[in-house]
Amino acid sequence: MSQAKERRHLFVFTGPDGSGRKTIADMVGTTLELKKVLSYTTREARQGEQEDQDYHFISADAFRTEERNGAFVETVFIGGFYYGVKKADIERLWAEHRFVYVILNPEGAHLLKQAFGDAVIRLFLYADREALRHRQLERGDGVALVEERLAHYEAAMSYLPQCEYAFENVDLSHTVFSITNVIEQYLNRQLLNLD
Ligand SMILES: Nc1nc2c(ncn2[C@@H]2O[C@H](COP(=O)(O)OP(=O)(O)O)[C@@H](O)[C@H]2O)c(=O)[nH]1
Ligand SMILES: Nc1ncnc2c1ncn2[C@@H]1O[C@H](COP(=O)(O)OP(=O)(O)O)[C@@H](O)[C@H]1O
Repeated sequence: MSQAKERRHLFVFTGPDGSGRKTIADMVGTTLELKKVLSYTTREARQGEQEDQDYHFISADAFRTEERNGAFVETVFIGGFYYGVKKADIERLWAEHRFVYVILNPEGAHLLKQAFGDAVIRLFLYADREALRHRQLERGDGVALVEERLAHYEAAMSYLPQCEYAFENVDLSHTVFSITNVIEQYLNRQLLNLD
């Protein structure tokens, strides 16, 4: 049995806030039938968000207990809330699906790369600052929240060179097409290696 036959990948969609990570990850994920690793967060669900579909929404106490127990492979504290990904969730999905994806900020992407090495493929999405401002306001986010996120724009952009792939997300369907093609190459490689 070749080693490649057992190869697993975790595709991490990252980039600055509002760059289209969630929209694109879920479109590509649906097209290619990839399984999504859900984060845990202590923030409230926003309108339209659903438990176990967008995030696992948990209390700060529950989060801290799980963190003490070593359940999270990475955690961040952003805007007064905790976010984290559980190692067991990744491994559970990997037991049945070789290809899974997750949506994270660059800090989280970096920590997952450290934890899982070559299995992690980072797809960095970006657009210029004004486009991100416009899209987040259109999405219905408040001006203060959008400006607070944009304050981290340069820091997030500085992570681009470390990622395996980067895509300027100008035209949504074009970006989805490009990323689908990249991931399909991994899927096809996998199929070829089965022979
Ligand atoms: N490192 C890390 N970042 C996360 C996690 N879950 C979400 N994020 C990122 O945390 C940031 C804040 O998320 P939030 O403001 O709630 O916006 P959202 O993008 O609409 O979910 C976004 O950049 C998310 O992509 C996680 O588990 N770990
Ligand atoms: N290429 C694009 N052109 C215009 N709007 C876009 C494009 N890509 C994404 N959007 C929109 O921008 C907003 C931010 O995208 P989202 O996926 O929520 O970003 P993120 O998860 O990175 O914060 C959403 O309302 C989304 O529909």
